[in-house]
Amino acid sequence: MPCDLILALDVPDRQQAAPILRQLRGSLRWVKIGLQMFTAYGPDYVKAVADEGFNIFLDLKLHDIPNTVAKAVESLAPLPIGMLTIHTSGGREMMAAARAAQQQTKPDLLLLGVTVLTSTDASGLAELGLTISPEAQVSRLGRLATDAGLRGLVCSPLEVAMLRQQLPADIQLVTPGIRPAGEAGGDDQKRIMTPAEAARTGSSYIVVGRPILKAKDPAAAARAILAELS
Ligand SMILES: O=C(O)c1cc(=O)[nH]c(=O)n1[C@@H]1O[C@H](COP(=O)(O)O)[C@@H](O)[C@H]1O
Repeated sequence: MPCDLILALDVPDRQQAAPILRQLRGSLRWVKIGLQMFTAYGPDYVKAVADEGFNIFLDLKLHDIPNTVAKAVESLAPLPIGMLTIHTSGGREMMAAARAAQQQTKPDLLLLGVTVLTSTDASGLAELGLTISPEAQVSRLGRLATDAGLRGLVCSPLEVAMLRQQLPADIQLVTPGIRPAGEAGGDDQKRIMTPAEAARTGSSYIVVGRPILKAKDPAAAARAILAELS
């Protein structure tokens, strides 16, 4: 199964993003715009990056009552985005409302349900009162999300093999928590794998930010990961 790279464009300003995007035109297909850049620049920046020829994953991790999330999906529909995140922990009704809004307003948008954040481990779940392993919680949220109609999930690559066994084959699995082999530590990421391992286990897409952005030559680091995936 092919696995593609999504660059998480988590930088402080568009001046820092510009040379990286310029150098990756034609080789990188997907760019993730998340809270940092969307909060700073809003919808116009989404349009600007799409105009440069990239597919956009808008990562807003929506989490609210069903009506509010559904209306936010409707408001985002005119934007040139291919993927959008909502939190599965918002529950079945919220996900179903978001899915209905997406189907009505933007049928080709892949709505992704974020399961257990890759920065969370078993002790983090326990602090929230969830005495369950991350794998079991991802399994539960994954089923709930697909029952509610979602066709894509965000999880760590450690849960991909399990989810591939339990979910329909066409479900897209997007995995952050990627750290190239030999890199010391995972920053705040707890459930991690290398790009090649994540691809081998069945990720549809891997999401990589700091390992590329903090490299001396970010474009070369991104190209190296793309080569590893192919
Ligand atoms: O939804 C996401 O993209 C996401 C979910 C998750 O569980 N973990 C996670 O790290 N992410 C995002 O993936 C990116 C990972 O960045 P790096 O850790 O720098 O590679 C960040 O933009 C996060 O917001």
